[in-house]
Amino acid sequence: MFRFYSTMTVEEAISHYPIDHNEVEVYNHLEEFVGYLTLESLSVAIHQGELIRPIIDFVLLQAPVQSFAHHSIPDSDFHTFFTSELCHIAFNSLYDGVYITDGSGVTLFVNEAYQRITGIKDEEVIGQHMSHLVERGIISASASLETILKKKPVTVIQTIRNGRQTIVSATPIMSSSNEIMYVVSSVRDITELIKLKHELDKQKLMFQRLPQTMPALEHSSFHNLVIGPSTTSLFQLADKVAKSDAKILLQGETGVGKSMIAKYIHTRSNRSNEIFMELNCSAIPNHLVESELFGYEPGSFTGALKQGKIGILEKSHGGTLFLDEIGDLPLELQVKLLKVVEENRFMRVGSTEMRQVDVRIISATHRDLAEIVRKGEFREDLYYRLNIVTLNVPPLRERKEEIISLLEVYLKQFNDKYHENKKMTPECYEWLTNYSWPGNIRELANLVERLVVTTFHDEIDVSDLPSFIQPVFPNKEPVTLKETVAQVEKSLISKAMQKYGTTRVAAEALGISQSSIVQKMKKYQL
Ligand SMILES: Nc1ncnc2c1ncn2[C@@H]1O[C@H](COP(=O)(O)OP(=O)(O)OP(=O)(O)O)[C@@H](O)[C@H]1O
Repeated sequence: MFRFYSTMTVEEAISHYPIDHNEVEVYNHLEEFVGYLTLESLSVAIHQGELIRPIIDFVLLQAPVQSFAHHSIPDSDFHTFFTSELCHIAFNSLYDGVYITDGSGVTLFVNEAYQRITGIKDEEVIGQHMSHLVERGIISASASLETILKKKPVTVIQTIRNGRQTIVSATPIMSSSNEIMYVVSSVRDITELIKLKHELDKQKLMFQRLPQTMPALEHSSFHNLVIGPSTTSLFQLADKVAKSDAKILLQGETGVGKSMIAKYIHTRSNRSNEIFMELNCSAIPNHLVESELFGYEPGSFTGALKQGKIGILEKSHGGTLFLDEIGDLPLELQVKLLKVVEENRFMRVGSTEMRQVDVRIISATHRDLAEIVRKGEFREDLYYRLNIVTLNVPPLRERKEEIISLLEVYLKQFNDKYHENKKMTPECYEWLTNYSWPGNIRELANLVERLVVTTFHDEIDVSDLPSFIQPVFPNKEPVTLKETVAQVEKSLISKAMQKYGTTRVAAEALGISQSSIVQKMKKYQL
């Protein structure tokens, strides 16, 4: 049995509400049952703007009675009423949408508010069966059909094809022989409230960006730094170890911010007024790494500069040297680096003279260094020397709470750069928050730049995103067979389109017609 806890906020309840439930049982922290939360009471809370109030304030003590008043009005009077101009004038004067179907689910009437909220014109739906509207992706679910099926009032959250979200409450009107004659639904737009929820989330994140315990950052390049709940302790530790000269190893996937953290540590260390140098061990050919790192004497090898060259290690004297992709450092150089790490001494290529340097080394790798040591590709002694403190930088998919802030930061940065004023729709934020970001923050920054320069309109929407951005919505697991089938269908079509590129070939591979794949892509907004 699905249950909520009384301390949950309204906004949390909205995102977890099971769409096929009329009410959900609510329990307190002692696991005692306290009442029921219904979609109707949630709808009231939403409309009062009470998104962060605990749901206990909206709990009903008794389960709502799923019946409706029986009446003694002759059936023919209903027909006269629903087809009368008076009825249409009355419904058109309402602010909320009204949708009326007959007892089989065929649309009879929609009021003006419904057309305004959904962008669906009456001529598109009148005479249409509700199941066709769901099949064609015009609406995501039908409260009227559920009502006809269950013979009782039903409330559902519905997504309209224009992306707006509504709460629809449908009530059946019964004939004297207890058959459903009509279903009357009220339709409320909750898109604005969901937007409000996103705004709230964003504001909460802004507060979380810099933990209280962390002193203000002096360095200008960090004004865009986003720190969320999953990285707070990482930055706190970085802060603490920055003051010592301890060797630090940063581990994490590509693009997660290892270089950024190395610079952060430098700016917060006692060496902050000295130089910060960076060498990417995988970016230069093996035979050049040594001369780049240690420098060389005049004429020490073919192609060398006549006057010799100072290596990056010497240039870093007094400051910090960041060795990126340390796992790719050739074995023969590892012993030389060990000398630097242990004794602060090294020799230029082509020289026999030992030189002294004072450098703090921070290294980083996206590989599992312990595993490379086990394979014998990395010296164990060097591994332990470089790895006094390990900082594991989590991938972006494990830092979902930071994604909205990062999108905002980069949107602002690229808006400024390209003199644009682009914004993102809440759906787009939601979509990107649920994407897995294999390239992490670098991928996110690239995507935002690309969207800012390639979109023609000011509001970036889901339809502007490249097709490979496929989110996984954790709380939207299919609940019925129909939804499960739809999800599998959507995923297969999406994969086939990515693989084959055209609807013709993708349809062929899936064994369906081209028109069918086009229709389904429209339905699933692919
Ligand atoms: N916490 C953060 N807040 C905002 N931007 C960030 C943050 N961390 C990283 N970035 C940005 O993400 C991009 C990638 O970061 P960075 O180059 O530090 O990653 P990396 O882990 O060193 O990648 P690689 O392993 O490929 O070298 C950079 O543009 C950086 O400015």
